Amino acid sequence: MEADGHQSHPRDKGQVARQGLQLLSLRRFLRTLQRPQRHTWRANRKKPPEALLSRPFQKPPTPWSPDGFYEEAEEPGSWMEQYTGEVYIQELASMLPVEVLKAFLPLHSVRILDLCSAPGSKASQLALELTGESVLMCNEAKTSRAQILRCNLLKTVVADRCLILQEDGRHLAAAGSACFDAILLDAPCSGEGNLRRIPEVIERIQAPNYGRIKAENASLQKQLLQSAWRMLRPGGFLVYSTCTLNLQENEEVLEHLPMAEAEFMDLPARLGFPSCSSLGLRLWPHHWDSEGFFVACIRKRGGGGQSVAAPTPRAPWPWSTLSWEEWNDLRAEATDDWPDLTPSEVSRVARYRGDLFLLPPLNALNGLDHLLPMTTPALRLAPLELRLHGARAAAGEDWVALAAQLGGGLGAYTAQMDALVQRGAHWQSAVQIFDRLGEERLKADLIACNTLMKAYSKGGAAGAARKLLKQMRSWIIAPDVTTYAAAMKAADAEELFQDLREDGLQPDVITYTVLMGAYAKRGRRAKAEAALRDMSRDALQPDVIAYTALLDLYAKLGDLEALRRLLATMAPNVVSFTVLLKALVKLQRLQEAQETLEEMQLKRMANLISYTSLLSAFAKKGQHPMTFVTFTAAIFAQL
Ligand SMILES: C[S@@+](CC[C@H](N)C(=O)[O-])C[C@H]1O[C@@H](n2cnc3c(N)ncnc32)[C@H](O)[C@@H]1O
Repeated sequence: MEADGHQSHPRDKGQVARQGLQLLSLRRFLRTLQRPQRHTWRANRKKPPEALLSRPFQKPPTPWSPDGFYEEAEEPGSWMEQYTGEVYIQELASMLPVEVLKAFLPLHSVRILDLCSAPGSKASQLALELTGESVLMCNEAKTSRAQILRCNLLKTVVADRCLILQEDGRHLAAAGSACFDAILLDAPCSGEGNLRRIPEVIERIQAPNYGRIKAENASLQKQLLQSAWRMLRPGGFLVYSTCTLNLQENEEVLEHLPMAEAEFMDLPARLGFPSCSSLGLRLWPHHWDSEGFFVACIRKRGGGGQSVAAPTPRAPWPWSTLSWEEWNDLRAEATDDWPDLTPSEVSRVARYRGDLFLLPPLNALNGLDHLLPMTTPALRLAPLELRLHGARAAAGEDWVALAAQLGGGLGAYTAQMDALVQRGAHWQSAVQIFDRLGEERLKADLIACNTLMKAYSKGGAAGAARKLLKQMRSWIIAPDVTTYAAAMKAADAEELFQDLREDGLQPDVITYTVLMGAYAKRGRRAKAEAALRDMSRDALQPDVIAYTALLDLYAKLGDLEALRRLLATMAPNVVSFTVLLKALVKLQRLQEAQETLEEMQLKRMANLISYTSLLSAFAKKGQHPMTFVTFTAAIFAQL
């Protein structure tokens, strides 16, 4: 790593110490970087994820994440709750800036600017904290990211407090000075703190041009900071944060503030951290098992503690508000999606560029007049947005479709594909969604490809599965065992199993099971038995599905002895017993079949299928009516 990066170099121990990383901690730091990032998520208090909250999630031990949780078992990125707004997937460290602001400024009836806002983790977190007549103005320079931001605000149910700006934050101060009570500047940066999540960061840091990249970042950050400082009212608070650890993009940027005006807040004292001599707080990954992060909070001297509307001359409003009567007329014609508003809320309904919006509380907009014509209110009164903003019980799939339409990005499209696959839709409908990624200039990732592969596997689309594997290589997306497991179900399992090994991947239970299933289907007994042995050689414990593939094969071959032998070596379940039962019925060994059923009954494993398969066999043979009655009674008991 570079000497002026966040890691130690003998040449530059002084700098490391200045950043607060003692050499003794260096080993812990490096060891932590080698561990994958822990998944964390934040619950939405306005829309609590009840199904998830009933599970025993662990709370992070941090003093700044009241709504944060760890998830160890699975990848929360696939949770449907993410698309319904009940959950926001947010890294632990990234939850800190909002808590810092909360510690210094009561978030009641305030005007706040989030200068670099997309995708909206902090904006959605912050907006949930606002009370009274507050507004959050969210700025994002890139249009595509501004759409994702809007979608996130809508589904978090905070859009009615937010205005969206799509401007270069460096020049925004020209339209409004000293008008915000607080400004969040979560600046674009080199992202050194993301090393655990994005291992390629290390390559970037080691590249010869890294010094130049940091200098360019620092220049942009200083300009954004200056613009933010001008827009902050005296007495207001600026929270500066980055997810990088070097000095150049943090302390050295902050040193460009006019020091006579800037009062740096003592974050360690306020948040209960060990004290440090830095202008801000640097979160080292090994301290909280988080990503690396930097945050500082600066008060602009002067002014009282009070929120005061800046005395700017009033520009004409860009929107026209509606009267109660006009609203009622509209409401009468509209669909059920339209909200019931109180008279004070109706005063916030405005017509703007041909659409209707719900504005944030009007008093909060005082003093922001010159910025307002550049903004779009985040909550458009249209069925899509209203459903995304308000409904609690909409079907997950419905949400995902809405999110995708509103620019919810790759994740939303992937979840939409997944929902279709689970519902058993034709694989072509998943392809249609996948193709839209390209149309929207979104780059598919491994999860999106695996989801499409799942669709191919369910539909048995062998050619398409092979083509996708090839395409993934050209897109530089390395297939993993999940990709192969799905592809093997669709196409030639044996050949793809070889490819998997040649790709340097270790087969898992699922890929072995698919392979055994394919052998069993083709009656290739020796190959299927060899695959079972290979599984043990690879220290994998075959599961009941793998065993059942072989049991099926023995049943098909009529080799009852092999079937019984295998059954004795495994922990059979109802499916594996039923394989034996059906084999016995097929061979007309009804006495043994009946004994097997009794054994299943004793083990409480008999089900409707087991009874009916035997019943029909007896019926065909014209057996004793008592047996018939007993079985029929048992069947009804099962129903
Ligand atoms: C670190 S990310 C912000 C993350 C965001 N605060 C969150 O919590 O989700 C920085 C954002 O700043 C945007 N950006 C970059 N240059 C900008 C500029 N000059 N003005 C406004 N936004 C800018 C980037 O597109 C990016 O979305």
